[in-house]
Amino acid sequence: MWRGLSALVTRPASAPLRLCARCSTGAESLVPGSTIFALSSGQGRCAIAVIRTSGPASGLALRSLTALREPPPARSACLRLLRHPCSGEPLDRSLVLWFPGEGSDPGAHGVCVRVSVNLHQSARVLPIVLTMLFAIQGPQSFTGEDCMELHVHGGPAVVSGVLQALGSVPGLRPAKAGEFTRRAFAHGKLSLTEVEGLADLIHAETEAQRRQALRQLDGELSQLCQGWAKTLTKALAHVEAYIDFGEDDNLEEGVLEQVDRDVRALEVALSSHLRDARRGQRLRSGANVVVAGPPNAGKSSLVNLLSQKPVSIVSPEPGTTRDILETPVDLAGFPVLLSDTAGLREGAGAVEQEGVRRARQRLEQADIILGMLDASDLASSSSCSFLDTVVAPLVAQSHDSGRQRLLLLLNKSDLLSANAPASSTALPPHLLLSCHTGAGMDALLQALKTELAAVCGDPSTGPPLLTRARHQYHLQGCLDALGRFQLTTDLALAAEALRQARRQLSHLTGGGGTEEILDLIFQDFCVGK
Ligand SMILES: Nc1nc2c(ncn2[C@@H]2O[C@H](COP(=O)(O)OP(=O)(O)OP(=O)(O)O)[C@@H](O)[C@H]2O)c(=O)[nH]1
Ligand SMILES: [K+]
Ligand SMILES: [Mg+2]
Repeated sequence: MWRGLSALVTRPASAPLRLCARCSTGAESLVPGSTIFALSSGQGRCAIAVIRTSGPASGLALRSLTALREPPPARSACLRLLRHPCSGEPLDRSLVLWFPGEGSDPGAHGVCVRVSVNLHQSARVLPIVLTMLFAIQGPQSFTGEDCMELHVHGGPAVVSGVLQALGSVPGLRPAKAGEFTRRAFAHGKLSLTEVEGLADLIHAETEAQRRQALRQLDGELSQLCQGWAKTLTKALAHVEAYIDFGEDDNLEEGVLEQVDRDVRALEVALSSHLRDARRGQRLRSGANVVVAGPPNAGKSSLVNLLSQKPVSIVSPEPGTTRDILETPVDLAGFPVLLSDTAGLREGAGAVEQEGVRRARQRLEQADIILGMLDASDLASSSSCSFLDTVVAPLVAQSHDSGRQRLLLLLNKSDLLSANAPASSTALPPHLLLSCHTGAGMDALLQALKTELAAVCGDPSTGPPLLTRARHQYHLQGCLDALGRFQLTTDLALAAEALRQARRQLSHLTGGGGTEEILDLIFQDFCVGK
């Protein structure tokens, strides 16, 4: 038996079903809650296009396009001729998939729902009956609602014809961006961090981003948070029991001491996770790699080589690059925002000096600096000045954990004569390369990979990374609250600190999230997802 409104209203077998929004009247248009539809595969001509719906009128939509009396078997594909519900015009021969809820799926459980409603009672009774029915349906689909999918031929005329036909079914409207996923979240099918993982997976451009997003979609971060929340709930229960029953009742010995140990252990775990700092975020949005050095070292030549496109002008004239030129690249599977900068030197004209100022500013934002010198020109004043003012301070900080990382590159190795190597023991560790011959490029890529793995983290191993500033914010909030947890002072205050800490964790996974945050997150999706 079809669900949606048709399951609720009995009608004589002879009475025709009126399924077109423009021509239907009465009960059919009373379908509660909206049912959304959208093209879920990419736009444009393609072999197969996937169109889907979600909501209580999904069954009605499927029946009106396929003229089926019985639903197809749940969650398995079958071939059907689709027709426009008003004109009866054939639209396409399509694969049809039906995702009903398990509670009333006759194929799976043999449950059949048929309710008779007296027409003048319907306005009052229907909402109640529908609420009861919807409570038992829809859990075995992506959104948690009744869903159906049409896999049609991907020609634009077929797609627009089917979308138009769906729009004519009562209760159906086009979906907004991210609305399918938002419904899945609302029905508890995905936590907020899983939703974020799904958004990241859709946008993932590199290997490492895909791996990280998949782990987050699999719920690793939310499972970790749930484990922490469980520890806090237990601690809170024990503290509250102590407040209620006091010391003289039959409470186990050392309960509060155990709570204290658990909370301190949790603090350590949270701090170590937060120390991961921005690694997960860098992996999500790209590490900042900045190429810097004196004029004519070959910085733009290297940027063009790494990005495999002519991003920057290369010329023998010193001071060619003025503005920052950035280009996103995939380096060894890591997402990178690569910046070319003006050659650093004093005393040039006003425009070039502005370029130098911008270059220095960009250097401060770098995660990794590719410091480049001309190997055949190490004694020049601009080379010496770069070594003194940029390289030396970075080398001095090389033991700090949050430091910027430096790879010192000596370019133009092809200009060195074999018996006069540039490598000098006075220089910090460096790589010799030639943008002209390609010598040393493999070693540079290998070194870059190591540095990128250090600043982005390896998404295949270790605990799940915090991929957004939002994660860090709530985790820090949780840690701050735990810092206020003191058993030696007032137990009521200690309990309140635990409650606040728990609230921060639940915000992280989406419990009690405000609408604005949800809007921001779901904005990342396209229509149809
Ligand atoms: N022989 C040799 N010449 C190179 C090499 N790399 C770059 N050059 C040349 O060096 C000159 C300067 O190269 P650019 O890439 O423009 O140098 P830059 O550091 O970006 O220069 P500015 O933007 O002016 O600071 C060009 O003539 C390049 O062809 C190399 O490995 N060997
Ligand atoms: K140049
Ligand atoms: Mg340049």
